Amino acid sequence: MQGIFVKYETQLQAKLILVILTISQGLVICVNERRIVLASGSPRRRELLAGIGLSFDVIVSHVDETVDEEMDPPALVQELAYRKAHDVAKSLKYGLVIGADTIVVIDDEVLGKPTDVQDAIRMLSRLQGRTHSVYSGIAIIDAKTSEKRIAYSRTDVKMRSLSASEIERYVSTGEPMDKAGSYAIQGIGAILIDSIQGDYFTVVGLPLSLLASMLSTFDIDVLGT
Ligand SMILES: Cc1cn([C@H]2C[C@H](O)[C@@H](COP(=O)(O)OP(=O)(O)OP(=O)(O)O)O2)c(=O)[nH]c1=O
Repeated sequence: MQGIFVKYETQLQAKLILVILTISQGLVICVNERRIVLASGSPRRRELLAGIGLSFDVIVSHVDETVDEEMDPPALVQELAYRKAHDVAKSLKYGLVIGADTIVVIDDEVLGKPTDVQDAIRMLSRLQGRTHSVYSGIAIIDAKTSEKRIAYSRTDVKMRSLSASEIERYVSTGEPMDKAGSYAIQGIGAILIDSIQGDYFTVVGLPLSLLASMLSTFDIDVLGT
């Protein structure tokens, strides 16, 4: 009689362990599905995303950034943000993948990152004393369902007048070399800027308020629940 009871108790324990295992497996899948992946090699984007308290992994995308020259700035930044997110999403089973792209535009000329020191000097000589626009595109792709959201933000930036010597000295800091338009508003480049109209984070490379509203459509609330 006691033997039968022990056997029954062992069976119950086994069932309980099975239920716990199934639930925890489900939780692991849920966590994976909510995993956020930043498809970017930009240290600025990493800092900005970490700054709003999100946990995420970084997987750098490697995409061809050649685009049709006829493309307008909003289409261009959205296309490149999508390519970056898609390049990473296609290698994952789960997770929300974020891609972003930033360009500077003046007189319909698109300024990306400078190719060398001379190019940086050329860009800053164009921008100084005038107002230009910075466009940042964001793409979020759910790697499991392929569901996607793509959007962009624009900020107008007025740069103060700069002498040739100031431009050369700024370029010689090295800061412009990996930045669209050859300056960093968040760095030494801050002293070149008179004023901005629009979202500051769009200029740095990741419009956070836009990103949060896009994430909310995937049921991710940055403020927590
Ligand atoms: C205008 C401006 C741009 N930038 C940066 C943001 C971006 O990192 C960069 C534009 O280049 P992007 O091609 O948008 O991004 P990236 O090559 O740095 O990174 P990835 O493609 O892997 O995501 O310029 C600043 O940091 N400050 C500024 O004021």
